[in-house]
Amino acid sequence: MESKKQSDITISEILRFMAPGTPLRAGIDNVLRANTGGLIVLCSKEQIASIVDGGFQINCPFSPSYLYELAKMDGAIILNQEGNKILIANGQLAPDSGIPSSETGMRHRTAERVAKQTGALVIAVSQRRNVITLYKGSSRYALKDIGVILTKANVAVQTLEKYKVVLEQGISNLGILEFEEQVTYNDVLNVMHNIEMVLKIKNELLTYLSELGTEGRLIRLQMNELLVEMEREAELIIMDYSHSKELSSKAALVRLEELSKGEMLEDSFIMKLLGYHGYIHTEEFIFPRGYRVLHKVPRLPPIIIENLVERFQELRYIAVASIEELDEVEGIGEVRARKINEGLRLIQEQFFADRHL
Ligand SMILES: Nc1ncnc2c1ncn2[C@@H]1O[C@H](COP(=O)(O)OP(=O)(O)OP(=O)(O)O)[C@@H](O)[C@H]1O
Repeated sequence: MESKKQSDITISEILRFMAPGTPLRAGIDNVLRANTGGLIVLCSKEQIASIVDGGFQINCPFSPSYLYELAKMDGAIILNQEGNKILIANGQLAPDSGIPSSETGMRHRTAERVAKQTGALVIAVSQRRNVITLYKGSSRYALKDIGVILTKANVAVQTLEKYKVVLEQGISNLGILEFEEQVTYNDVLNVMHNIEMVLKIKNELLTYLSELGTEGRLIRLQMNELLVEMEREAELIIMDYSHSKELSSKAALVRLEELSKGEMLEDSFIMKLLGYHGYIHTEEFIFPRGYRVLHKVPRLPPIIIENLVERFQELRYIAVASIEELDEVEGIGEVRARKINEGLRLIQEQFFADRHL
């Protein structure tokens, strides 16, 4: 939070900033449990000077128990932007009453108006309804009960597991088609859509995790374990099928992840992401460079894979290359050439053994 201007901070960053496990959240949870209600503003003294009236100048480091004690008084508590100092307690806030507010109670109306007027983060803890509402500029977010989020996050992990299985089947079928030289643009698009689905669920999970803080540690571990290999495979698929070899697969994956936050993507979008512009007949064949398959060959360094792709351009030519032809590639001697040859044969057999009909 410190390094950024207050106005640049998004709700998800705020959620992380005050997730369970942070001192600020511990203080707010105390206020919630004590049933006193609270109105907390995070901003500089200058930012709030024209709005706050009266109150006590506290100027002490933040601690969850101080917040709880001070919330017993009426009025607002002002913290510094980083939330690690208590500046004022028992302040009366008088934001511009002309600023529209959709809230009914005075505490919440004030919170919304102060946030809109100053751009500061304002936290309203309701005394009667047992909810915490965050206001930042014109954004509003009601914090959900941790139990509810945990349940949602667990459901999302299960969904992620299911989609991962579908994706793995899709990828292994793609492998068979690659060796049969039968891959069409449609096959690649199907796999890319499956990757998109997995990334969509990952995004949903990340939102829950930022709100869960330390409570989400186990779920984060599960998510990372499920995704680690998949993201690498996805990158290799992009390297295999992107139109330009220069296209950074990592950047393309990040972009896909970004785009997957919205509606399901159209085929044309994905084609553009892979660097194809203009009309493409999606029933036509397309041939992979071979990065993904070659990465499965044991003990084959990335530089050798690069040299192989550079020399043969596509997997179909590498797969039928003779030992002598492989031997000519920089970094490959006869022993390694035999290993590549044998490795590719075994990988092909494995793909066929795992075939999903
Ligand atoms: N302008 C203000 N400045 C500081 N504190 C305020 C202001 N308006 C309201 N409050 C605080 O909010 C308390 C509750 O007000 P009110 O019941 O109208 O709010 P509310 O939005 O309905 O909140 P709750 O859900 O907690 O009842 C007041 O007793 C006061 O401590």
